[in-house]
Amino acid sequence: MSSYQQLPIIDLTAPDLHARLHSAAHDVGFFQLVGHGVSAEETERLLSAMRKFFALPEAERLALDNINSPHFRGYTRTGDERTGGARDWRDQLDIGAERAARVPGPDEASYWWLQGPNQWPAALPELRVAALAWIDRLSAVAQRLLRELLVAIGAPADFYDPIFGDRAHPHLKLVRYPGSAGDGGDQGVGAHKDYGFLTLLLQDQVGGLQVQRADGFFHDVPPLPGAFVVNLGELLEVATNGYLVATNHRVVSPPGATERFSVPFFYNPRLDARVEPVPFPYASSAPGITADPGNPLFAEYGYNELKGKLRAHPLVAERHHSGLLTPA
Ligand SMILES: O=C(O)CCC(=O)C(=O)O
Ligand SMILES: [Fe+2]
Repeated sequence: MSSYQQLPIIDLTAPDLHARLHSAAHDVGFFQLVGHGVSAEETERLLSAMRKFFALPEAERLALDNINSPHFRGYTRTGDERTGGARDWRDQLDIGAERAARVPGPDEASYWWLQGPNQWPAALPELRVAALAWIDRLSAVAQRLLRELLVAIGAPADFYDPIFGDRAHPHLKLVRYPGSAGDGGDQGVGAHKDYGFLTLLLQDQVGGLQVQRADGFFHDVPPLPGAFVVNLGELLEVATNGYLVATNHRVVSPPGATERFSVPFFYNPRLDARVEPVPFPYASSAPGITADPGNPLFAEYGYNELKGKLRAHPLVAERHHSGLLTPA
């Protein structure tokens, strides 16, 4: 079987974890994670709350419209999000660490806008409980995975611990792809890289997620029950000076009226974290980070996320952040 037909499956409990993880992260940048310890019951609590959320009357979802949040939290209706300048065909609820707003003063970094309260549906109190529990649970899994990955490339396991901790900025999305947009386009979400260190994604059985591999082509990421799809974010590319590369990925809309659900969890450090290069034996052979004028990589995490949010959510950006459209 060609290496392109299947993504690596990484078992966090396997004895040869480090060798396999090194190769999966370096050669592919995408893998399926099993042996992570998150139970089917925990997952079902989240998925059941998510299904109820998307079944709410549209008016109740729109009551949480992210257009009302300068912190980019809440509900984005289908067609309001942009990737690569083109419209995505999905609706979603964006959830982050539950903290009071911190409105930046004139001399403070603009990315503090990203900190703030979530918007929750009044009719579904269990969603808040399930989503915040998921953020805690997956933060622990991602922390363990990041440490193992650092060990796998010969770096100190705890090198990035100080930029996480209790001010870390994890993010969760509950996403629905409603099927074909009916206009001949098939962009569920356009090709992009994630902004943080690691993304752990739960996808249902429908399929449509694709990853760009070294051959330049986009390859299907087939659903694997019980596994998290993991991809490397831009900060790991910054951290390793390009030895590990943030993986470009996209979702093709499901056909007809088929719905697809997914739950990406983004493991991000503090907004004011400055990602220093990690010392490791391959550092001298690292090629440097991707130079794309259309997508600069910011080592100070808050700017990297703000860059993405401003371009993905133009309605929020225009309403609340017209002065910020180019991050300082
Ligand atoms: O829905 C998916 O499978 C992927 C979503 C994604 O890549 C994202 O929201 O960053
Ligand atoms: Fe993504």
